[in-house]
Amino acid sequence: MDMAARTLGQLGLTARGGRDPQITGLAVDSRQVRDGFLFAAMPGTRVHGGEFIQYALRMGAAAVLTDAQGARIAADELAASGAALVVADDPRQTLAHTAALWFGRQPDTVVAVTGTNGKTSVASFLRQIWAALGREAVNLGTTGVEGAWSAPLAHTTPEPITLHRVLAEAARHGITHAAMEASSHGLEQRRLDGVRLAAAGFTNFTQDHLDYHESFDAYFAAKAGLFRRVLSEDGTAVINLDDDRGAEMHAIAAARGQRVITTGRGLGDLNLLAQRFDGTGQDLRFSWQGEPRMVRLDLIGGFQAANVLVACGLAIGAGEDPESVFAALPELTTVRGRMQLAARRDNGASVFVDYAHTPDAVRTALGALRPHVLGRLVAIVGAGGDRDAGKRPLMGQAAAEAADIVFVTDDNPRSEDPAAIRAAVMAGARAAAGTDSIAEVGDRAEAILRGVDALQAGDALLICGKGHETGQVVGDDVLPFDDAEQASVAVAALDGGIA
Ligand SMILES: CC(=O)N[C@H]1[C@@H](OP(=O)(O)OP(=O)(O)OC[C@H]2O[C@@H](n3ccc(=O)[nH]c3=O)[C@H](O)[C@@H]2O)O[C@H](CO)[C@@H](O)[C@@H]1O[C@H](C)C(=O)N[C@@H](C)C(=O)N[C@H](CCC(=O)O)C(=O)O
Ligand SMILES: Nc1ncnc2c1ncn2[C@@H]1O[C@H](COP(=O)(O)OP(=O)(O)OP(=O)(O)O)[C@@H](O)[C@H]1O
Ligand SMILES: N[C@H](CCC[C@H](N)C(=O)O)C(=O)O
Ligand SMILES: [Mg+2]
Repeated sequence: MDMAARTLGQLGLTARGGRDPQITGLAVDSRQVRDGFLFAAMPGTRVHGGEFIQYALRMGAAAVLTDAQGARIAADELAASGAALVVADDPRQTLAHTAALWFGRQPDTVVAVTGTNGKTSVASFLRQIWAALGREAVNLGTTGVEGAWSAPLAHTTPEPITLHRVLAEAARHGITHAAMEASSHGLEQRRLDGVRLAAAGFTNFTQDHLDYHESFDAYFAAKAGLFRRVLSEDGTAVINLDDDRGAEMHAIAAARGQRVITTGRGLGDLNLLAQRFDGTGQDLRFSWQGEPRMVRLDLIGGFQAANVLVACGLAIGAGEDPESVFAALPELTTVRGRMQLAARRDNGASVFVDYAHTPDAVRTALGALRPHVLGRLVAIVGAGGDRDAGKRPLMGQAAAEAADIVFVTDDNPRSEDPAAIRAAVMAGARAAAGTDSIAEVGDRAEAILRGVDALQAGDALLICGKGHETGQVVGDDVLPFDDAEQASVAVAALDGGIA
């Protein structure tokens, strides 16, 4: 999108020495800098962006935004150039606000959701509710931008330049409502600090990403930033009180003076009173501010009810009429790769694909499938490379405790040795009480075939970990791979659909 050039001052920035050049674009990566750009040199996890200021200047940067360290690193080059220098204590936050001003437009109503698990699900459900109410709506996150307008995204919460470009384009396409995911990386790096939020939600807090965040407390603090910093005082916070840290998040939102809508089992404004499961979904009994009601959800998994209630809270918090919101719920469809029925064997046994890639998600997803299934539960589980290694044995343990038969296989090995990742998952699975049927099958397609082959009448298979993903990342290569497709291929091969 071509944007008109503006001065630093018009973007709310003040340079040292009072220089105020015309800015023609923004870049966070020196390789993307063009003549007249503002280069944002960020303190990185591997290297300080200040190291690249000299390259950005050679590419024609008219201004540099960085912190004191960045300014020190490139002091000589900056002094020798005619470029303006903006030094900020928190340059990522400054960049977020600058990107918001640069791109200008955002959909009128933007809502964000954080939590270890459930963000994509809540964002999709909220978009579906809005769509049913006639709004021009999108959800934005792990699965890209979806809904009334779509676009691919590389990250769950894109860095601010991409994020605001996308929000502005969505608004230009007539989108009035956007539900976005706030990842902990995104919150920690202030990626969404420039977004005007009407409401924000919290689903749950369990282990993930301890490779990036220093501790559980640092991980929680990153998520809490959504309420402590990003959502303004006049926004609505929707908090799931079922989670152990829900009360703490509630206190943080309440201390800011935000309106709080709570959800929970047996407690909260949106109070889940009872659930009854069957082969295709569930009936819910819940109350809104004390008044009970019944609703049908064609969604598999008890936890989806918790996600749906958070989505309802967000819709209500962002201004919708509660009765209209509840009337939309029977129309909700499953999110791609989340408890998605991928195939069914001739004997009736079903195969589900799910994105469970944390210990809690594996346990929750398998536990959630149990009441829908009369026979045995088979699980296929693996863990990604170059991610939190501590979660691997815990994922194996969760699978072994919650399923009757477990196949340990590869997820996305990335740069790591797949056998070593599998060994860590296997160790957790073997140490667990529960199933005594655990097999290691490295090749994911073969593991799926073996899992499908194990299914007898009344059984179900849950393929964990890759959900909607359509590739397997091995080293630097992305090999085409789709769990749902492999499930169909396996069923066809075993039940005679394929010669
Ligand atoms: C760990 C992480 O989040 N890293 C993000 C971070 O990069 P970094 O701090 O590691 O960058 P670095 O390599 O140390 O380089 C420092 C700076 O120099 C710049 N640079 C680097 C090289 C160069 O030639 N020129 C240049 O200007 C970089 O753009 C960066 O600003 O800042 C960069 C710019 O803002 C991001 O692109 C980058 O995201 C990377 C690509 C990433 O993969 N992030 C993942 C882990 C992520 O964010 N995931 C979350 C959550 C997923 C989930 O919920 O499961 C997501 O929201 O997607
Ligand atoms: N409320 C929940 N509680 C526990 N587990 C959940 C919940 N919602 C979803 N899950 C599990 O987590 C998986 C991922 O769900 P979803 O994609 O909605 O989460 P996410 O927070 O967006 O994940 P990511 O961090 O990858 O963006 C699901 O496939 C399911 O196994
Ligand atoms: N957004 C998550 C997705 C993990 C999906 C799983 N398939 C894996 O590769 O670990 C992450 O990057 O940690
Ligand atoms: Mg997601």
